[in-house]
Formats: sequence, C-alpha cells, structure tokens
Amino acid sequence: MSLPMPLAAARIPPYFLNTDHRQRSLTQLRSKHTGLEQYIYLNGLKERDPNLFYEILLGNMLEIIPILYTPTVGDACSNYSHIWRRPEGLYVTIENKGHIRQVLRSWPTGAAARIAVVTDGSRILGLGDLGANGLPIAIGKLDLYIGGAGIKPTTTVPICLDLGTNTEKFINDPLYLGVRRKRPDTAEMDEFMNEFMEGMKEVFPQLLVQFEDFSTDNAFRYLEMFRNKYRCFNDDIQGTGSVVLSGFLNAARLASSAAGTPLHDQRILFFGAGSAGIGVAKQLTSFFTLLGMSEEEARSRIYTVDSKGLITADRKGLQEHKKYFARTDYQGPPLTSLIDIIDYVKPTALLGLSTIHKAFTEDVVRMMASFNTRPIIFPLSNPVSLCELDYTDAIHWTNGSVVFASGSPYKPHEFEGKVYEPGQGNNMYIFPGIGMGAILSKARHVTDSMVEQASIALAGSLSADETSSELIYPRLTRIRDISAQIALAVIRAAQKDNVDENSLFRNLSDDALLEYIKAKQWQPTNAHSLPRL
Ligand SMILES: O=C([O-])CC(=O)C(=O)O
Ligand SMILES: [Mg+2]
Repeated sequence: MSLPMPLAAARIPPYFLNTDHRQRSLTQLRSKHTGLEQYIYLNGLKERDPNLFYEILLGNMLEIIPILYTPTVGDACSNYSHIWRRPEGLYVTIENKGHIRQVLRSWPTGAAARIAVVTDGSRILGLGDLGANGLPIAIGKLDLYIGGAGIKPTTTVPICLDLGTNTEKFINDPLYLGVRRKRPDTAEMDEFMNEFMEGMKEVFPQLLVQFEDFSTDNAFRYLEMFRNKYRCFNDDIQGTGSVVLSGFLNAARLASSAAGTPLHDQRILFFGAGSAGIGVAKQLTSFFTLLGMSEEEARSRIYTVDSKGLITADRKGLQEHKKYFARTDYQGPPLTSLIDIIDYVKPTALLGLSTIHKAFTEDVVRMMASFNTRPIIFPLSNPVSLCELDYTDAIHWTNGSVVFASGSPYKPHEFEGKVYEPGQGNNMYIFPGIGMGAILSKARHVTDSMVEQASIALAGSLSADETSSELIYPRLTRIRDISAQIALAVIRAAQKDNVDENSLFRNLSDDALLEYIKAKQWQPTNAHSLPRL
C-alpha cells in the first residue's frame, strides 16, 4: 500500500531511524528456538526487506548460512508443505507437459534470468524423495550464489519440477503441495525433461542451469543428455566432485608432509556410490591422469563401497554408474563390513557419501588412525543428522591426527589445549564461482576442464594464515573473494576450450579480469531500510 508521504511518515515509529534495524532483526532471529523457526523468520524478512536480508546474510555468514542452507534447509524441505507462506519459486509440473514454455514465461523477470537451480525433489540432500517439498534447496543454493558470488537476486530462478513423488507419506498428507501421483517412467520423464530444457533455452536465452538433487540414475542421465546441448552442470556430480578434489589435494599435502605418502600412492575408499560418490571418484581419477598417471593406474587408486559391500566387477546386476570403479583384483568372498573392507584396502583416505549416520564407528576411525599418521576422513553426507562421523568423535578417536571435512558445518573443537577447526567439503565453495564464470564468459557449455580448474583454484586459494592453521578449505567469510578467483579460473578454462562467447575477456590480464569480476558482484544497497507501508 502506498500512502502520501506525511501519512506514511506518521506510521513509522518516531525514533526508528535512530535505531539499528539490522540489530533489531538479528535479535528477533536469535530469539527463535529452533532452526526451522529461524528459517521461517529469515524467509519473512526476505519478503519484507530483501536488501536487509542480504545485508544480514553477508555480515553474518557463519550464523546465517547453516539456516538457509545445510543443515536447516533439510528441515525446511521436509516440512515445506506445512511451513509454506508465499510463492517464491517456479513450479513446473508433469501436468504442464505440452505447454511448459507458457509456464516458464510466467516468471516475472523473464529474459533477465541468468541462473536457475532446478531440482525434481527426488533426492534432497540425503533425505530421499521429498517431491514438491524440494523447492527450498533451490532457493538456498541461489542465496549462496547471491551471497557467495554476488549474483544479482533478480536474475535467479529457483525451480522445482513436480513430477509426483514415490513417498507415500506425502501423497497421503492433506497439506502436501504437490501433484498426487507416483513418479513417471523414464520415457515419460525424458519427454518432459526435453521439453523443459528446450523451453528454458527459448524463454531464458542467457541462462545457466544447475541440476540439483536428482536421484542418482537421473542425475547422470540428464547431465549426459544435456551437457553438450545447453549451458548446464550437475552440482551433486560435478560441484561435489570439484570441491572434494580440492579439499583432498590440501589434505593429501598435509598427510604426506607427515607420513611421506606421495599423491600417487593414495588409496581412497568411497563409502557410498551414488551421484556424489561416483562424481567425486571420477574427479579424483581425472586429476590423477593430469599428474601423468595412466587412466588404469588412476582408477586403481579408488575403491567403492555400497550397501552390499566392496563393489567388485563380478557382482550380478551392477548399476551402470558403479561399473567403472568395480574392482577386478579382489578374489575372496564378498567383503561386506566396513571394518573388513578397511582392513583389506588399508586406505589413506575414507570418504563418506552414504547418508548413513555415524557409519564411521570408533573401530573404523581407530583402524584408519592405526596405519595412517594423518588419516584423511571426510564424512560428507548432508544434513548433519545423516553425517557418517561427528567432528568431536573424529578428534578424540584419532588423538587429533585426523584431517577432516564434513558436508555440513561443525563448530571448532578444543582437545588437550588445542583448538581444532573442521573443514566443510560442501559444493557451496564451488558452484557460485563456476556459475559466475560460466555466466560472465557466456560459456556455451560447462566443460570438464572448467570444473577441474575451479577445483584447482579453490585448492590454491588458502591464505598464509589458513595454511598455517592446517585448514584444507578457506574460511567461509572469504567466500566472495574465493568465488571471484574461481570464476577467473573458470573463464580461462572456457577460453581454452573455445566455449566462451564473450571474447572481450580474452585481452584482459588476470589482474584486470579479477577486478572486473569483483566489480560485477552485486551488493545490497546500504540505504537504511524503511518498513514497507
Ligand atoms: O546441498 C548441500 O549441502 C550439498 C549437496 O549438494 C547435497 O548434499 O546434495
Ligand atoms: Mg545437492
């Protein structure tokens, strides 16, 4: 409602402008008792006053990101049909098949859109098929694009593809917001996805599409189908692959300076062989080949484990995406328990992408520490309630020798007089920079080398202080700077691969280009926000 000025002024409390409304909002936020209430509060603040919302996000990242993003966004998704307040993203449903373009055209900012995060809700974090409740993960990722890379809010589009859900509980919930049907078969879904992607290209010609939290088979399938046709990437395969490679490189450096194990002697055990597990394994092997290893040699460094145990090539009915890393050199009876597998493999690094809470038991962790001076243990499943290992346990059971990164945040921990800081191996360090680089260079596609260079740039971005504190990822408060450096590396890789359509950058020096990228980063205006009347 807009009122004539004198009347409008009369409705603002007389001393309002002399008070710090940002502080008031933070106090209100902190008075909420659960993460979900804080999420709802922030969501309301974003609607009332987006500038203030982003100011608060940028000024308090360590506090706010775990609410908008993992772990609390997991609660927001699980409960979305119940906490829903207002439209805040685009739903494209299976019932829209045949006229998806019209639905896309209803998005208010139209062709100005630059980045869409698209989920079909079928595998939200490690929480499974949440159907139409998946939208908050797309919103959370885009808030990180805005906060972490400086993408302009009005150019972002969160999209939930509502193709039904196989989770009975939602179909039976009277408040469930989605279409009440089971998910379609592959043929029907392919038709839908083809029409959707064609429509996206037509309605939003400048758009980068980030696929998020699709079930494993579909994650690989649509990445392969679309990666050479559209400007797109998959965050769970490529983003997670890239961020974990980066943390692994820094972890291996720390571990090898303690034990002298060179990079090519690492044995890496993946507990979990879904899109993230296999995505990370592929990123690591591809990097090893850059170091001069043969593909065979690189692949032999990797062991994968799923719910049935060590994945071996002789196993019947192995899913397609698991075949590449299936072992051909193990002959005995199937190895099913993690402890037996660790005893057989003697890994230097144990990576968890299983969504099995506390799967890394005391025995497992102590065994890792028994043959590694600095065991590398990354329990990466999200949210925290599904993480394979708590940070405090990791520190205690290894006497502080662990090199640790989890997918969701943990607080620093004091042990025997020393404060240990955990790493967060979450794709949030990578996707904002990949996105910004792809958008600015107008890359036709997101190539493997753009993803790989993002990872190398992140690994090399530690400050002297972060290196001396033995961190493997930079501190989150520096994410805007880090994203700019990653974007620079991504643009250079796009140029080398000849997929850039913005040739202006080719003549700029790295310093000049970095400056340009930073100048492009959107800032909330600091005009003192007035309440909307
Ligand atoms: O969203 C996150 O925190 C990381 C991620 O992509 C996932 O777990 O699916
Ligand atoms: Mg994800």
